[in-house]
Amino acid sequence: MAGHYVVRNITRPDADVVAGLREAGVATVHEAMGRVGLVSPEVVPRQNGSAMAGPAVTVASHPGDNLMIHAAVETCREGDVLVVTTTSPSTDGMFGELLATSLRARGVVGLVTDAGVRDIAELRAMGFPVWARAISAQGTVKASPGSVNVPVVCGGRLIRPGDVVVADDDGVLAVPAATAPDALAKARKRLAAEEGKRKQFQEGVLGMDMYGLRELLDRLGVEYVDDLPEDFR
Ligand SMILES: O=C([O-])CC(=O)C(=O)O
Ligand SMILES: [Mg+2]
Repeated sequence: MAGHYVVRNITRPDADVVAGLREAGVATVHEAMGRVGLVSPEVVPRQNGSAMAGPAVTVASHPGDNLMIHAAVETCREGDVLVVTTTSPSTDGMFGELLATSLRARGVVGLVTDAGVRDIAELRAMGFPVWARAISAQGTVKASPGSVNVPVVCGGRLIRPGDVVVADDDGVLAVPAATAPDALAKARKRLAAEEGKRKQFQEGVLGMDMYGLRELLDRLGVEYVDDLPEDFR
């Protein structure tokens, strides 16, 4: 990349699609997309019971420096998710309750970061959800240039500005903006199918029968025996 940029405008996907993806949840949408799109599970929810989805406003920050997070706040709108990455690995606590307060004032629904957060008790108390690689009190400076609203890699996953970031207790998922409506349609189909399966499981039907897994085990050469064979003793 040639230099550093603050890109003011991003294209945001339809709000109903975003809300639908949040309701469907990370695991279901991830499955519906063909088991892709997850941010590394090293980027951990730092609270319980929060679920969010929103268009990504992205930050590529110098490690140990939160200047570009402040620059990003100005580009955020109601319903956005801030995605913060560093240009080399860092666990410094570059985000805390003050920045959360500033983001909340602009209607941002949460933070996903490849780096560290601090003031975690205050963040939990104010109900601002964060998914972060680390909790660290390590302070940072405001000194180095970086970029806002450029494609970034967070937890090993490419996230473009305006992609839908879905996050809950299971982790973080990035849904490319162009495929978000299709992902939602598939997720809803999946939820309906799971409803039927749940009913059957409640009635005691075995997955072995529901999914035809006896035949599969047979094909795979798995043998049913009454006692542990000699070679395992
Ligand atoms: O200000 C900082 O450097 C990060 C922080 O603790 C906050 O946002 O409250
Ligand atoms: Mg603080």
